[in-house]
Amino acid sequence: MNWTRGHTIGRGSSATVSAATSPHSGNVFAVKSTELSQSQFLQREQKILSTLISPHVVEYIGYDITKEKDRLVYNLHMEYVPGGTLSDAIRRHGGGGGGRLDEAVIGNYTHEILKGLEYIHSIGVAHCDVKSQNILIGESGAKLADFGCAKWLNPREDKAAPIGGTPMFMAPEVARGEEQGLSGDIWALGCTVIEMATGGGSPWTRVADPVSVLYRIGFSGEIPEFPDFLSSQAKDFLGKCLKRDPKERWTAKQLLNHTFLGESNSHTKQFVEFNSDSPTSILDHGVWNTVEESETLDLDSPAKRIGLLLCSGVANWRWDENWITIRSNNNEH
Ligand SMILES: Nc1ncnc2c1ncn2[C@@H]1O[C@H](COP(=O)(O)OP(=O)(O)OP(=O)(O)O)[C@@H](O)[C@H]1O
Repeated sequence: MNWTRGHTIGRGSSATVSAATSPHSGNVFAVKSTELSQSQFLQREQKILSTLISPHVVEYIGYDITKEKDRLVYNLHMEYVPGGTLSDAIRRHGGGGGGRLDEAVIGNYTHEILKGLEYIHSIGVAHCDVKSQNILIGESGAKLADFGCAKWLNPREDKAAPIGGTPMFMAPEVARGEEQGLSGDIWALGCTVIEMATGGGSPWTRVADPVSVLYRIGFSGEIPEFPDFLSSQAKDFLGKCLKRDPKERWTAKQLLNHTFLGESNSHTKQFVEFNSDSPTSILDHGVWNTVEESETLDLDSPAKRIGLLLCSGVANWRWDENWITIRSNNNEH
């Protein structure tokens, strides 16, 4: 399929996302690209995303390899989701620690994210990097995106699945490098609810660096603080997500029946207003905040110790805006 690359609409630690259009159909879509020689994570994402079909997951279109400025580029084609990320929505609402979303709005977004999680969990896929930056807001609601750390739970299908994700959102068993399964996504969902309820604040405060975050999550016995203003139902919901023992955490299916979401469902759906761009106007102008270029973090000795804890020889630590995303390089297959 012929297509034309438009401007950059997002940049993560591993890839650049551009708007794209097909000259024949005029369809607009999003293309996530990286140099072919460094595309093992994007190819992994393609393998998983291509198996998922749900209104609560960003839609897969296809992939190809192009030659651009003498470089071979691997491209993952997806539907273009016009409302930006949930993280953008929180910031626009007065985030950065100052604002917070109303509880009904939090309930609605949480409900949609959970529907996406219930679907992927029902077919044995763990997302492994749930956070507001990886939730896109479409016209029909929130969608799970960025399956770059995702894995199949059936080891026969995903022999070398590495431990990965964003330390600030990791569950205790993940931070200790023991296991990373479906319940890790539920812990991360709890952290995402805290993001929404604190105007983009982090689930763990008073931590200076990613290494101490991992130690605190893994070994302190603490759970993140619940924002005071939340109702008792919302706090109960958080309590079910943020159980330190993964076996005690509720599943996505159980959480969908929690009274917190029952409350939010009984009201008209409320979301944060966003400046969505129509698919045809997206190619004309830049409306997206570009995340700053990531930088590699040198491994100092505590980080190396955490690398050992993670049991996967952490080879790829990158800053992801305030937080880092970890992907180990041992997943080539
Ligand atoms: N389908 C899409 N439609 C619209 N915007 C998108 C789409 N996919 C991604 N984006 C934008 O591009 C940004 C980067 O995408 P993504 O998170 O998938 O990249 P990444 O390199 O895997 O990031 P990370 O550093 O979190 O691993 C997103 O935050 C979002 O702003």
